[in-house]
Amino acid sequence: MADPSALKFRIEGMDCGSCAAKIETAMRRLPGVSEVEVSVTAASMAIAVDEDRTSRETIRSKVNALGFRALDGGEGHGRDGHAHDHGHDHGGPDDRPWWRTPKGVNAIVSGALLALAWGVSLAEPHWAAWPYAAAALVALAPVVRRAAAGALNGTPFSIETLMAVAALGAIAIGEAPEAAVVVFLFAVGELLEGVAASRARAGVKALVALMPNSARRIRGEAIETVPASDLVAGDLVLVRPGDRAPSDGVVQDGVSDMNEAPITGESRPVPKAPGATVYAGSVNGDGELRVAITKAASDNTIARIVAMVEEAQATKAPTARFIERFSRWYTPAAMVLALLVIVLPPLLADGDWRTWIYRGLAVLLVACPCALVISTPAAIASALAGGARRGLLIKGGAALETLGHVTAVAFDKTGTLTEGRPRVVDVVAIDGGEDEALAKAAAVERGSSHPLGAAILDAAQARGLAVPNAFGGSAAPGKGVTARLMSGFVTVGSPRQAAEKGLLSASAAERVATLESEGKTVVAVSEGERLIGLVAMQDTLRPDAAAALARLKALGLRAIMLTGDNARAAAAIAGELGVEHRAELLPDAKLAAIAELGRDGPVAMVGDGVNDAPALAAASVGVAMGGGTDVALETADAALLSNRVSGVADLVTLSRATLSNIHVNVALALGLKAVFLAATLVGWAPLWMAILADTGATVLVTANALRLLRFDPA
Ligand SMILES: Nc1ncnc2c1ncn2[C@@H]1O[C@H](COP(=O)(O)OP(=O)(O)OP(=O)(O)O)[C@@H](O)[C@H]1O
Ligand SMILES: [Zn+2]
Repeated sequence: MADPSALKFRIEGMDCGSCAAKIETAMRRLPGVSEVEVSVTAASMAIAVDEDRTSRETIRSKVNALGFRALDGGEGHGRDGHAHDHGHDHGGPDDRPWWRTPKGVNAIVSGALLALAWGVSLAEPHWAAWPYAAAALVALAPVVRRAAAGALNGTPFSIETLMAVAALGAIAIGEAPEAAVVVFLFAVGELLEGVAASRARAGVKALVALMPNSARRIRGEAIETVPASDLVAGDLVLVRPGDRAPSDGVVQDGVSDMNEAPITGESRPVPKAPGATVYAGSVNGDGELRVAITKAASDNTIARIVAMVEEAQATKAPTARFIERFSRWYTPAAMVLALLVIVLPPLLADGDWRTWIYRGLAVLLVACPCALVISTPAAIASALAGGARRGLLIKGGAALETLGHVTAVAFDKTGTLTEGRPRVVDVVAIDGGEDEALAKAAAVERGSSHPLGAAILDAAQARGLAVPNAFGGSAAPGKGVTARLMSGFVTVGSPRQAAEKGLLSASAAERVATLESEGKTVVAVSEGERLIGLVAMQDTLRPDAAAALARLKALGLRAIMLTGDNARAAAAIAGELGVEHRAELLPDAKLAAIAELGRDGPVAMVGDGVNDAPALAAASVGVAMGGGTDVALETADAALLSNRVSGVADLVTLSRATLSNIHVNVALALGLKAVFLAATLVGWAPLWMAILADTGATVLVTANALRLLRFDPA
């Protein structure tokens, strides 16, 4: 037996969650299918299937039989497949004008038939019932076909079944005009639902629309205009003032400012000089730039962001799963209720059969779960897309829900609350010269990826020191690094480590204390058993850190800084920021601190995603900060593409707004149903109003969810 492979399809024509459930049920009944996930909001299906037992063709035709359209969405989860899709999306079948979609045609045909029947009934009042019945039956045909297909594939209780039974029942009891109106309104409602759902989907794609179609490629002396999709890594392009960068690249020549809002959501221009990274879609300011392309169009940061958001939209949030399970018994229960409404009053209370059949049919119409089922995914899809537009990347509904519930936010210090680029500010010679201490420290740090190491190397270079060779370097996380030099073993590490080894004299310890209380990070440089010097470094706080922490507190959250740095420097920095803190934490202690915070409720951990991946993973939700670096995007549950601490508050605000949007949606859906159910039972709501209760609620709920696309967290 061949390995089951994951296939991806694009599914057109879904407008509510019960549609997704119907497809999933049908797919699970096919031989060789082990897993299916259908997402209405992403209009996609991922299916793990043994292709020897069920072919792609069979899958496609099954989906089509249910009244949808399955298009090949490329294999697996490859990024190339995704990005490739986008390039060709414009003018694709989903972008047809509404009157040319199957749902549009349905609505127009049933409207025209209804008008025709009305005309006939005016001319020939005695005949009125027949044209209406004919109109209703013709317009009902596609609905019945879908109901039958659903029933044959494991979903006997679908919205189409409810509709078909109600309309046929109405014709049978002589309410043909009402039946025709109901079928027409159903068609209109489905059309509107489809329009609303595709607007939610278009939210992220708008980002890709910002990509320029053409580029000015430099070939020797000549400059030629080529399609942006033809660019390959290594090409050189000219980006003139006002142009959008056609692809990711590195500035070779020229100085300018670029607006990176499409990628980071940050509209303040970012200065660019040779060596700077340029993102596809960002807008050039006043200078002319020559940019060496580093990525093909399909690999651009923005294409990857869009692919991630779409993947996130395709995964279901816990609430959505719960509601889907709920709706599986909701529809049959509604049918039982309708049956009771029809039979009980006439049998027990001498009610009139015709009246109660009519009311029972109305109950059927009220009972469609569409609005309820779409309430959560529509809100989450809009929020994910709206967030991406502001540089807030959230990797799924589950992370979004957790962010809305967090009670505490823990911050890593270096690279998160600070810029992460410490500079050497003091070198103190203890035994030997300043330059000797710095050069030896630099030798040990050469292989290190720690920001402190980079600072020491920079300082040694700035002083023009000859850095000796080092061998067999090894790092103790949270403590320091050691390597062997020609002169002996040299260790660069925290003064605490040096003190524990008894290398710190009283006067040296005093020096350390003074430097640290100025907010500096001090490392001790020792050779063998001898302390040779101290190096003090200072990092700059991110300009918006203090304001962002204040915003989090105003949101009622506990904010706390976790750092491996020394207690005095940490206290000085925390004091400046006005934030609670824990210092001198070894990596394990950071995890323990997060676990402890987690006892009071979900906790978010914000880090730069580079050396704090375990801490990000240990938190209920990990937030990476770090403009578009791969590591940050891959490791965390959410990422801030702009390097602004206030992005964390934006994330929380957006998530909370999403949760309350969902609550409003659920209340709206259930509330409208309850009101109309009551009105139906006492005979106040005619059939056509009952159908409006469902489609109207679906449209309202979707429209409400779409507001999150334009959400402004500030
Ligand atoms: N490569 C290194 N060179 C010198 N000292 C180091 C090195 N790595 C760790 N240390 C010492 O260990 C301490 C803690 O390091 P750790 O990496 O845990 O914290 P950090 O990343 O600098 O700060 P934060 O926890 O706020 O991000 C540092 O302050 C320093 O004294
Ligand atoms: Zn529906």
